[in-house]
Amino acid sequence: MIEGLDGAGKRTLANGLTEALGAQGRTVATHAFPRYGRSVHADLVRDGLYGRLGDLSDSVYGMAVLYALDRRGAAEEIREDLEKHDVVLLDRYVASSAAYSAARLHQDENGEFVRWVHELEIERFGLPVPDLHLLLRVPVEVAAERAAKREQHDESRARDIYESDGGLQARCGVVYDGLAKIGWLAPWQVVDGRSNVNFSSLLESLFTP
Ligand SMILES: Nc1ncnc2c1ncn2[C@@H]1O[C@H](COP(=O)(O)OP(=O)(O)O)[C@@H](O)[C@H]1O
Ligand SMILES: Cc1cn([C@H]2C[C@H](O)[C@@H](COP(=O)(O)OP(=O)(O)O)O2)c(=O)[nH]c1=O
Repeated sequence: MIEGLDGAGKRTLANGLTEALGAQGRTVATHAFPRYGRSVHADLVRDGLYGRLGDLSDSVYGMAVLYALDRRGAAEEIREDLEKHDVVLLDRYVASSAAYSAARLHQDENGEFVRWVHELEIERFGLPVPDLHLLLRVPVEVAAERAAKREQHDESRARDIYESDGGLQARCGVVYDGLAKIGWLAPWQVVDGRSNVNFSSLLESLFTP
């Protein structure tokens, strides 16, 4: 699983790892969440129903349920990909909900929300548990700068309301660090995303016990 702030370089890392794994002869499947255009959340926006959600979109738990349903909808495909491919890369997964929503609620990695998300998505929905989280770590300002730059090139990745909130991103970065420290849900490896990531040496470090 690849986790990190908006603009940290998750998609770039997923592409780089896919290429490096391919060069080693391994097959890779990738999923990115939220699934724009395929998720409950995105469909509500597309169908103009988002504004009518009122209380739900104001509710951190309400939004978290939508993100969780999106992942549940993809769970079968992920399981099939785990059978068919050597590696399955997920660009954001359950930990994104833990980090962003806890940050929205001003809670930390040991708070009530993080426990709730585990209960809902892992225990109740039975979503596949990741083998490893890669936390792509960059300072908040760098992530914001990259996300803004990307937005100029790719309108489909225009930033949403959450991304433009610098305070939230900063708190989210702190929760991510906390989740990594306690090894929430699965082991975490921190990747320094400030400069170019060397994908092949990263892979080597992942596959060497
Ligand atoms: N390690 C890096 N160093 C410098 N720029 C990067 C790095 N990784 C990504 N970028 C650039 O930053 C922007 C955001 O990267 P992206 O992979 O789309 O981030 P995310 O998926 O985390 O939101 C892109 O323009 C990308 O080219
Ligand atoms: C998957 C997921 C994303 N999010 C948030 C994080 C991001 O601010 C936003 C969109 O994520 P993302 O699609 O990764 O943004 P981008 O591709 O533009 O970088 O949704 C959650 O709050 N919970 C979740 O479960």
